[in-house]
Amino acid sequence: MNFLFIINPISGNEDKTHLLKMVKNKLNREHQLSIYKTTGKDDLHKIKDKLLNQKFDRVLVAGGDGTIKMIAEAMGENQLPIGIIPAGSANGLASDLDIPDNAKDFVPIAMFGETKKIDAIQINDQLGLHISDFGLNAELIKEFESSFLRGKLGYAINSITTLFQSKGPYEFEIITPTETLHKKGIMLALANSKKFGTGAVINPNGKIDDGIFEILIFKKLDVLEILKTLDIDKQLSSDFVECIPVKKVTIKTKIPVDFQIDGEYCKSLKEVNAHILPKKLKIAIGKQPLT
Ligand SMILES: Nc1ncnc2c1ncn2[C@@H]1O[C@H](COP(=O)(O)OP(=O)(O)OP(=O)(O)O)[C@@H](O)[C@H]1O
Repeated sequence: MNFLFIINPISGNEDKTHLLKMVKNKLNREHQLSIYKTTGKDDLHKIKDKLLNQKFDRVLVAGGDGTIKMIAEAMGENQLPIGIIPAGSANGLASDLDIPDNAKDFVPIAMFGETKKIDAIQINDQLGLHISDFGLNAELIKEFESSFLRGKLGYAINSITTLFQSKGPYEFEIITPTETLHKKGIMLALANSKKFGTGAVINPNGKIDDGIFEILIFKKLDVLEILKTLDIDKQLSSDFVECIPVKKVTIKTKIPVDFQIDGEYCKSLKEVNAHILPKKLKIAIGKQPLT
Protein backbone atom coordinates (compact mmCIF):
# COMPACT_ATOMS: atom_id res chain seq x y z
CA MET A 1 0.00 0.00 0.00
CA ASN A 2 1.18 3.49 -0.82
CA PHE A 3 0.25 6.00 1.90
CA LEU A 4 0.28 9.78 1.77
CA PHE A 5 0.51 11.07 5.36
CA ILE A 6 -0.61 14.67 5.83
CA ILE A 7 0.46 16.18 9.14
CA ASN A 8 -0.80 19.52 10.44
CA PRO A 9 2.02 20.53 12.84
CA ILE A 10 -0.03 23.14 14.71
CA SER A 11 -3.47 21.51 15.09
CA GLY A 12 -4.64 20.80 18.62
CA ASN A 13 -1.48 22.40 19.98
CA GLU A 14 0.03 18.91 19.97
CA ASP A 15 3.38 17.45 18.88
CA LYS A 16 2.80 14.68 16.28
CA THR A 17 6.23 12.95 16.45
CA HIS A 18 4.86 9.94 18.35
CA LEU A 19 2.06 9.52 15.78
CA LEU A 20 4.53 9.49 12.88
CA LYS A 21 6.62 6.93 14.76
CA MET A 22 3.57 4.72 15.34
CA VAL A 23 2.63 4.86 11.66
CA LYS A 24 6.21 4.00 10.59
CA ASN A 25 6.27 1.06 13.02
CA LYS A 26 3.26 -0.46 11.29
CA LEU A 27 4.78 -0.39 7.79
CA ASN A 28 6.21 -3.48 6.11
CA ARG A 29 8.37 -3.88 2.98
CA GLU A 30 5.38 -3.66 0.66
CA HIS A 31 4.28 -0.30 2.03
CA GLN A 32 5.46 3.15 1.04
CA LEU A 33 4.98 6.38 2.95
CA SER A 34 5.13 9.98 1.68
CA ILE A 35 4.86 12.73 4.25
CA TYR A 36 3.45 16.21 3.71
CA LYS A 37 3.52 18.73 6.55
CA THR A 38 1.03 21.55 6.11
CA THR A 39 2.28 25.13 6.25
CA GLY A 40 -1.07 26.95 6.32
CA LYS A 41 -0.17 28.52 2.91
CA ASP A 42 -1.54 27.07 -0.34
CA ASP A 43 -1.65 23.51 1.07
CA LEU A 44 -4.79 22.75 -0.97
CA HIS A 45 -3.02 23.21 -4.32
CA LYS A 46 0.20 21.54 -3.22
CA ILE A 47 -1.71 18.45 -2.03
CA LYS A 48 -3.78 18.45 -5.24
CA ASP A 49 -0.53 18.38 -7.27
CA LYS A 50 0.89 15.55 -5.14
CA LEU A 51 -2.26 13.49 -5.67
CA LEU A 52 -2.16 14.12 -9.43
CA ASN A 53 1.51 13.25 -9.83
CA GLN A 54 1.72 10.13 -7.66
CA LYS A 55 -0.55 7.13 -7.16
CA PHE A 56 -1.62 6.64 -3.53
CA ASP A 57 -3.92 4.01 -2.02
CA ARG A 58 -4.84 5.85 1.17
CA VAL A 59 -4.39 9.31 2.70
CA LEU A 60 -3.68 9.50 6.43
CA VAL A 61 -4.47 12.79 8.17
CA ALA A 62 -3.06 13.88 11.52
CA GLY A 63 -5.00 17.06 12.18
CA GLY A 64 -8.44 18.38 12.97
CA ASP A 65 -11.59 18.78 10.90
CA GLY A 66 -10.18 21.73 8.93
CA THR A 67 -7.32 19.59 7.62
CA ILE A 68 -9.62 16.67 6.73
CA LYS A 69 -11.97 19.05 4.88
CA MET A 70 -9.05 20.51 2.90
CA ILE A 71 -7.86 17.03 1.88
CA ALA A 72 -11.36 16.00 0.75
CA GLU A 73 -11.43 19.16 -1.39
CA ALA A 74 -7.96 18.39 -2.81
CA MET A 75 -9.13 14.91 -3.89
CA GLY A 76 -12.07 16.31 -5.87
CA GLU A 77 -13.90 13.62 -7.85
CA ASN A 78 -11.25 10.96 -7.23
CA GLN A 79 -11.82 10.29 -3.51
CA LEU A 80 -9.25 7.94 -1.93
CA PRO A 81 -9.88 6.31 1.46
CA ILE A 82 -9.03 8.71 4.30
CA GLY A 83 -7.57 7.41 7.56
CA ILE A 84 -8.21 9.91 10.35
CA ILE A 85 -5.53 10.27 13.03
CA PRO A 86 -7.41 12.66 15.35
CA ALA A 87 -5.04 15.46 16.34
CA GLY A 88 -7.10 18.66 16.32
CA SER A 89 -8.54 20.86 19.04
CA ALA A 90 -12.00 19.36 18.92
CA ASN A 91 -11.93 16.43 16.41
CA GLY A 92 -15.66 16.74 15.72
CA LEU A 93 -15.74 14.38 12.74
CA ALA A 94 -13.69 11.66 14.48
CA SER A 95 -15.91 11.87 17.54
CA ASP A 96 -19.07 11.70 15.43
CA LEU A 97 -17.74 8.62 13.62
CA ASP A 98 -16.87 6.97 16.97
CA ILE A 99 -13.20 6.71 16.04
CA PRO A 100 -11.42 5.64 19.26
CA ASP A 101 -9.46 8.35 21.07
CA ASN A 102 -6.46 6.18 21.90
CA ALA A 103 -3.58 6.25 19.37
CA LYS A 104 -2.90 2.51 19.89
CA ASP A 105 -6.43 1.91 18.50
CA PHE A 106 -6.91 4.65 15.92
CA VAL A 107 -3.55 4.34 14.12
CA PRO A 108 -4.18 0.76 12.82
CA ILE A 109 -7.77 1.66 11.88
CA ALA A 110 -6.58 4.72 9.94
CA MET A 111 -3.93 2.68 8.09
CA PHE A 112 -5.71 -0.60 7.42
CA GLY A 113 -9.31 -0.33 8.67
CA GLU A 114 -12.33 -0.96 6.46
CA THR A 115 -13.91 2.19 5.08
CA LYS A 116 -17.42 3.59 5.29
CA LYS A 117 -18.90 6.05 2.80
CA ILE A 118 -20.17 9.29 4.30
CA ASP A 119 -22.07 12.27 2.87
CA ALA A 120 -20.56 15.72 2.41
CA ILE A 121 -22.32 19.05 1.91
CA GLN A 122 -21.34 21.28 -1.01
CA ILE A 123 -21.39 24.78 0.54
CA ASN A 124 -20.80 27.52 -2.04
CA ASP A 125 -17.43 26.44 -3.52
CA GLN A 126 -16.29 24.43 -0.47
CA LEU A 127 -17.02 21.05 1.12
CA GLY A 128 -18.53 20.72 4.59
CA LEU A 129 -18.11 17.34 6.23
CA HIS A 130 -19.36 18.00 9.71
CA ILE A 131 -21.12 21.16 10.99
CA SER A 132 -21.12 24.64 9.44
CA ASP A 133 -22.88 27.65 10.85
CA PHE A 134 -23.80 31.31 10.70
CA GLY A 135 -23.70 33.40 13.89
CA LEU A 136 -22.55 32.70 17.42
CA ASN A 137 -20.29 29.67 16.89
CA ALA A 138 -18.65 31.25 13.80
CA GLU A 139 -18.01 34.38 15.90
CA LEU A 140 -16.33 32.14 18.45
CA ILE A 141 -14.16 30.45 15.80
CA LYS A 142 -13.17 33.84 14.36
CA GLU A 143 -11.98 34.89 17.85
CA PHE A 144 -10.24 31.54 18.36
CA GLU A 145 -8.32 31.76 15.06
CA SER A 146 -7.02 35.24 15.87
CA SER A 147 -6.10 34.23 19.42
CA PHE A 148 -2.77 32.74 20.50
CA LEU A 149 -4.63 30.12 22.55
CA ARG A 150 -5.27 26.77 20.81
CA GLY A 151 -6.61 23.46 22.09
CA LYS A 152 -9.77 22.86 24.15
CA LEU A 153 -8.75 25.45 26.76
CA GLY A 154 -8.49 28.05 23.98
CA TYR A 155 -12.06 27.32 22.86
CA ALA A 156 -13.34 27.58 26.44
CA ILE A 157 -11.65 30.92 27.20
CA ASN A 158 -12.66 32.45 23.86
CA SER A 159 -16.27 31.26 24.31
CA ILE A 160 -16.78 33.41 27.37
CA THR A 161 -15.69 36.67 25.71
CA THR A 162 -17.60 35.91 22.48
CA LEU A 163 -20.84 35.22 24.33
CA PHE A 164 -20.80 38.76 25.68
CA GLN A 165 -19.90 40.36 22.33
CA SER A 166 -22.25 38.53 19.93
CA LYS A 167 -24.14 40.77 17.51
CA GLY A 168 -27.14 38.39 17.16
CA PRO A 169 -29.97 37.55 16.88
CA TYR A 170 -29.97 37.55 13.06
CA GLU A 171 -32.77 37.26 10.50
CA PHE A 172 -32.45 34.32 8.10
CA GLU A 173 -34.35 33.67 4.88
CA ILE A 174 -34.39 29.90 4.26
CA ILE A 175 -35.22 28.85 0.70
CA THR A 176 -35.75 25.10 0.16
CA PRO A 177 -37.12 23.46 -3.03
CA THR A 178 -40.59 23.40 -1.40
CA GLU A 179 -40.87 26.56 0.74
CA THR A 180 -39.40 29.89 1.83
CA LEU A 181 -39.23 30.55 5.57
CA HIS A 182 -38.17 33.56 7.64
CA LYS A 183 -36.58 32.76 10.99
CA LYS A 184 -34.70 34.68 13.68
CA GLY A 185 -31.86 33.15 15.67
CA ILE A 186 -28.48 33.63 17.30
CA MET A 187 -27.08 30.84 15.13
CA LEU A 188 -28.12 28.77 12.09
CA ALA A 189 -26.26 25.50 11.49
CA LEU A 190 -26.04 23.11 8.54
CA ALA A 191 -25.42 19.77 10.26
CA ASN A 192 -24.27 16.60 8.49
CA SER A 193 -23.97 14.73 11.78
CA LYS A 194 -24.98 14.68 15.44
CA LYS A 195 -22.50 16.50 17.63
CA PHE A 196 -19.68 18.97 18.00
CA GLY A 197 -16.23 17.72 19.00
CA THR A 198 -16.92 19.05 22.49
CA GLY A 199 -19.53 16.26 22.78
CA ALA A 200 -22.51 18.66 22.54
CA VAL A 201 -25.27 16.78 20.68
CA ILE A 202 -27.04 19.54 18.75
CA ASN A 203 -28.64 17.29 16.11
CA PRO A 204 -29.78 14.00 17.71
CA ASN A 205 -31.44 12.79 14.46
CA GLY A 206 -28.38 13.51 12.31
CA LYS A 207 -26.83 10.61 10.38
CA ILE A 208 -23.71 11.19 8.35
CA ASP A 209 -24.72 8.78 5.57
CA ASP A 210 -28.48 9.31 5.17
CA GLY A 211 -28.43 11.55 2.07
CA ILE A 212 -29.83 14.59 3.92
CA PHE A 213 -28.59 17.30 6.26
CA GLU A 214 -30.38 19.32 8.91
CA ILE A 215 -30.82 23.09 9.18
CA LEU A 216 -30.82 23.96 12.88
CA ILE A 217 -32.04 27.37 13.98
CA PHE A 218 -30.96 28.24 17.52
CA LYS A 219 -33.38 30.89 18.71
CA LYS A 220 -31.83 32.10 21.95
CA LEU A 221 -29.01 31.53 24.40
CA ASP A 222 -30.39 29.16 27.03
CA VAL A 223 -27.87 27.68 29.46
CA LEU A 224 -30.17 24.84 30.60
CA GLU A 225 -30.80 23.76 27.00
CA ILE A 226 -27.06 23.97 26.22
CA LEU A 227 -26.38 21.67 29.20
CA LYS A 228 -28.98 19.23 27.80
CA THR A 229 -26.89 18.85 24.61
CA LEU A 230 -24.35 16.94 26.74
CA ASP A 231 -26.88 14.12 27.21
CA ILE A 232 -28.00 12.45 23.96
CA ASP A 233 -31.20 11.15 25.58
CA LYS A 234 -32.47 14.61 26.57
CA GLN A 235 -34.87 16.22 24.07
CA LEU A 236 -34.09 19.86 23.24
CA SER A 237 -36.99 22.33 23.53
CA SER A 238 -38.49 23.65 20.26
CA ASP A 239 -38.28 27.14 21.84
CA PHE A 240 -34.50 26.68 21.82
CA VAL A 241 -33.83 24.95 18.47
CA GLU A 242 -35.86 24.17 15.36
CA CYS A 243 -34.77 21.47 12.92
CA ILE A 244 -35.51 21.30 9.17
CA PRO A 245 -34.16 18.25 7.24
CA VAL A 246 -33.25 19.07 3.60
CA LYS A 247 -31.16 17.98 0.61
CA LYS A 248 -30.71 21.50 -0.72
CA VAL A 249 -31.08 25.06 0.62
CA THR A 250 -30.20 28.70 0.09
CA ILE A 251 -29.79 30.83 3.22
CA LYS A 252 -29.86 34.61 2.91
CA THR A 253 -29.28 37.28 5.56
CA LYS A 254 -29.91 41.03 5.42
CA ILE A 255 -26.48 41.91 6.79
CA PRO A 256 -23.22 39.93 6.47
CA VAL A 257 -23.05 37.31 9.26
CA ASP A 258 -19.94 35.38 10.37
CA PHE A 259 -19.85 31.89 8.80
CA GLN A 260 -17.67 28.85 9.47
CA ILE A 261 -17.26 25.40 7.90
CA ASP A 262 -15.94 22.49 10.02
CA GLY A 263 -14.17 24.83 12.43
CA GLU A 264 -12.61 26.99 9.68
CA TYR A 265 -13.73 30.61 9.71
CA CYS A 266 -14.79 31.64 6.17
CA LYS A 267 -15.84 35.30 6.42
CA SER A 268 -19.08 37.16 6.97
CA LEU A 269 -21.54 36.25 4.23
CA LYS A 270 -25.04 37.26 3.13
CA GLU A 271 -25.80 34.11 1.13
CA VAL A 272 -24.93 30.42 1.30
CA ASN A 273 -26.03 27.75 -1.21
CA ALA A 274 -25.78 24.18 0.06
CA HIS A 275 -26.67 20.73 -1.25
CA ILE A 276 -25.93 17.21 -0.11
CA LEU A 277 -23.33 15.03 -1.88
CA PRO A 278 -24.44 11.53 -0.85
CA LYS A 279 -21.69 9.03 0.06
CA LYS A 280 -18.99 11.39 -1.20
CA LEU A 281 -16.08 10.34 1.07
CA LYS A 282 -14.55 7.03 2.14
CA ILE A 283 -13.39 7.14 5.77
CA ALA A 284 -11.57 4.32 7.58
CA ILE A 285 -13.62 3.56 10.65
CA GLY A 286 -13.93 -0.23 10.67
CA LYS A 287 -11.86 -2.80 12.45
CA GLN A 288 -8.42 -3.50 11.07
CA PRO A 289 -8.82 -6.42 8.59
CA LEU A 290 -7.12 -9.62 9.84
CA THR A 291 -4.71 -9.94 6.88
N1 LIG B 1 2.09 25.01 9.62
C1 LIG B 1 0.99 25.74 9.84
N2 LIG B 1 1.07 26.95 10.45
C2 LIG B 1 -0.03 27.70 10.70
N3 LIG B 1 -1.30 27.30 10.39
C3 LIG B 1 -1.45 26.08 9.79
C4 LIG B 1 -0.32 25.25 9.50
N4 LIG B 1 -0.80 24.11 8.92
C5 LIG B 1 -2.14 24.25 8.83
N5 LIG B 1 -2.54 25.41 9.37
C6 LIG B 1 -3.93 25.88 9.53
O1 LIG B 1 -4.60 24.95 10.41
C7 LIG B 1 -6.00 25.05 10.18
C8 LIG B 1 -6.66 23.69 10.25
O2 LIG B 1 -6.55 23.20 11.56
P1 LIG B 1 -7.42 21.96 12.01
O3 LIG B 1 -8.87 22.27 11.86
O4 LIG B 1 -6.95 20.74 11.32
O5 LIG B 1 -7.05 21.82 13.52
P2 LIG B 1 -7.70 22.46 14.83
O6 LIG B 1 -8.34 23.75 14.47
O7 LIG B 1 -6.69 22.42 15.91
O8 LIG B 1 -8.76 21.35 15.18
P3 LIG B 1 -10.35 21.18 15.10
O9 LIG B 1 -10.81 21.57 13.73
O10 LIG B 1 -10.58 19.71 15.39
O11 LIG B 1 -10.86 22.07 16.17
C9 LIG B 1 -6.16 25.69 8.80
O12 LIG B 1 -6.72 26.98 8.98
C10 LIG B 1 -4.75 25.81 8.27
O13 LIG B 1 -4.58 26.94 7.46
